[in-house]
Amino acid sequence: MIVKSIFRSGLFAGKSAIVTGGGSGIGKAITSELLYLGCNVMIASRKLDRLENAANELKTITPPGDDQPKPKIEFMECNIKKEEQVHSLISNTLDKFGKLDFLVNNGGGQFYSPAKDFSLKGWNAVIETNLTGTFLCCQQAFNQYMSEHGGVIVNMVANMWNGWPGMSHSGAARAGVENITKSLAIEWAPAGIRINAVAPGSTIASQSVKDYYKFDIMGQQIPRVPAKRLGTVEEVSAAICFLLSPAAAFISGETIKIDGAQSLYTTSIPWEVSGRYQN
Ligand SMILES: CCCCCCCCC/C=C/C(=O)SCCNC(=O)CCNC(=O)[C@H](O)C(C)(C)COP(=O)(O)OP(=O)(O)OC[C@H]1O[C@@H](n2cnc3c(N)ncnc32)[C@H](O)[C@@H]1OP(=O)(O)O
Ligand SMILES: NC(=O)C1=CN([C@@H]2O[C@H](COP(=O)(O)OP(=O)(O)OC[C@H]3O[C@@H](n4cnc5c(N)ncnc54)[C@H](OP(=O)(O)O)[C@@H]3O)[C@@H](O)[C@H]2O)C=CC1
Repeated sequence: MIVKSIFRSGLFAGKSAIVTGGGSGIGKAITSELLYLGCNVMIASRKLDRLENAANELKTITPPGDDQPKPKIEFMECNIKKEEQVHSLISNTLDKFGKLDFLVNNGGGQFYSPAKDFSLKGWNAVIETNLTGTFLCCQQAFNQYMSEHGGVIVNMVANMWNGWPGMSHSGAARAGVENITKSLAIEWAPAGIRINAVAPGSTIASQSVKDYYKFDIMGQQIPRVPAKRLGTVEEVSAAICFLLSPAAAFISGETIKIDGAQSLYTTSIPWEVSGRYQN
C-alpha cells in the first residue's frame, strides 16, 4: 500500500490511536496514513484474519526521514457491540502503547432492506453496531484514559441528512451518532477532549461496497454527485487526519460531509420513488 499524505511527516510522532474496522476499506486507509505520520495504531474488529493480513501489510510503513521513529501497528479482535470486548480493547491499547491520543470509530455497516421487512434482530444488530458500538468505544476511552489526559475522537456517519430509504436502521443509528458527537463535545470539553464526525457520501468505492452491493450502486450515483465522480478512501482519511490534528484545535461537535456536494444536490438513493407503493 502506497501512502500519500498532504500532512507534515512526523505530525503524529509518538501519538497513539485506535481505529475500529482498521483492517479494511476506509479504516485501512486511515491506519496507513496515521502510521505514515508516525502514530502507533491499534486496529480492531470482528475478523482476526483480516486484521492480521492488514497489520502484516501495513507494518512496513515508515514516516519519511532518517530521524523519524518507526511507529507500531497492533491488532486485536473486538466486537464493538460487546462492552467487555470494548473495555479490553482500550486497556490492551494502553498496555501496548501507554497512552491513547486518538480514537477513530470507523467500524460499522448495515444491510439493504425495505423497512417493512426488518426483523427486530436485524434492526437491533444495526443499531447496536453503529450507535451503541460507537458510544461504548467513546465511553471506555473516556473512562479509562481521556478523562484524565484529553484526546481526540472522530466518529463515522453517512449521508442520512434527508433520511436513508432502504437503510433506515442505519440512518437512525448514524443520526444518533451525529447527536452524541454534539453532546459529548460539550460534556467532555472540560477534560480537553474534542469529538467530531465525518459523513462520507454513499460514494466511497471501498472494496466492501464493491463486494457487498452487487449491483452497480456506485456507477449509478455519479450523475447525482455535483463533482461527477466517486470519492476515495484516501479522501476520507485526509479529513479524519485533519480533525485529529492541531489544525482543528478549536473544532468540536462538528460533522464534515465528504460527498462532493451530493447531499446538497440530491437524495441518498440513486433511483426515483415510484408513483405507487409496491415493495
Ligand atoms: C439504499 C441503498 C442505496 C445506497 C447504497 C450505497 C451504500 C454505500 C454506503 C455505505 C457503505 C457502507 O456502509 S460500507 C460497509 C458495507 N458493509 C457492510 O455493511 C457489511 C455488511 N453487514 C454486516 O457486516 C453485518 O451484517 C451488520 C449489519 C454490520 C451486522 O452484523 P452482526 O454480526 O451484528 O449481525 P449478523 O449476525 O450479521 O445479522 C444479525 C441479523 O441482521 C439481519 N441481517 C443481517 N444481514 C442481513 C441481510 N443482508 N439482509 C437481511 N437481514 C440481514 C438478520 O436478521 C440477522 O439475523 P439472522 O437472520 O438470524 O442471521
Ligand atoms: N463506503 C462508503 O461509501 C461509506 C461508508 N460508511 C461507513 O464507513 C465505515 C467504513 O466503511 P468501508 O470501509 O466502506 O466498509 P468496510 O466494510 O470495509 O468497513 C467496515 C469495518 O467495520 C468493521 N466492523 C463491522 N462491524 C463491526 C463490529 N460489530 N465490531 C467491530 N468492527 C466491526 C468491519 O470489520 P469486521 O468485519 O472484521 O468486523 C470492517 O473493517 C463504516 O462504518 C461504513 O458504514 C459510511 C458512508 C459511506
